[in-house]
Amino acid sequence: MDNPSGSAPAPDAHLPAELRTPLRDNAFAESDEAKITAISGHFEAIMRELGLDLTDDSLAGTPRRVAKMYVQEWFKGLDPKNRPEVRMFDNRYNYHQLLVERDITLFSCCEHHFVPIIGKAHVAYLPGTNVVGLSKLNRVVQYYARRPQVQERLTRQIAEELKQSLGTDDVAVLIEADHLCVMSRGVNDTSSSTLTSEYSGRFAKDEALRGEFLRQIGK
Ligand SMILES: Nc1nc2c(ncn2[C@@H]2O[C@H](COP(=O)(O)OP(=O)(O)OP(=O)(O)O)[C@@H](O)[C@H]2O)c(=O)[nH]1
Ligand SMILES: [Zn+2]
Repeated sequence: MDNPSGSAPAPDAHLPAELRTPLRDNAFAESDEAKITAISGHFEAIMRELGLDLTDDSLAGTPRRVAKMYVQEWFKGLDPKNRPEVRMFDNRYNYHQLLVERDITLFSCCEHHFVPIIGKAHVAYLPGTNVVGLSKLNRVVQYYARRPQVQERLTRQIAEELKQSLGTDDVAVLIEADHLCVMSRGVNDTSSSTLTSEYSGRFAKDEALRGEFLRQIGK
């Protein structure tokens, strides 16, 4: 582990190196409040540079509002203290068929332009001796989505976390999302969307199982 002090969990230490979100050293040594104060000052400078009058009633609170939104909402998935705990339960129902959690609301942020990525995630697994509380699947998606992201890494981070937490390789993840950086600027294409998927364990080997998953999510 990369956390010799033992004081706080090292971000993404449980993920393979290529799947870790790039973070500077000691990224979470300071409190959320200290981060909000610092970001607020930086955002105020951006607004001032754009020519805005920070004494205006409507604009005066914006730097702190944006800073709070970044730290407490949009990017809360960067901080390992917010990693969801995924508890498993005994599979006393003996349910061993496909379990699909589909249409999970996905709100993320493009790490190249810092504008929203909005879409849906669909995840599935084959239960073994244990099953997971359904909402934990949504929470895992949200934790990794609430970071500056690229969709490919997000997809693989979710799959890797599910494999580890659920104790099985039999996991599928499919994300369909709209990127505001593609829709609202640059190429200005409002009709295209991006699909990414990761299949492991039996999903990688069994085409019929993948087909069943895709049918169940309406693809
Ligand atoms: N692979 C991948 N690319 C992304 C994602 N989100 C945004 N991008 C792309 O990142 C690229 C950044 O390219 P640049 O040429 O450096 O940026 P740019 O000049 O703003 O590019 P344009 O968007 O084409 O105007 C763009 O092609 C984006 O569409 C993502 O999740 N995955
Ligand atoms: Zn972008």
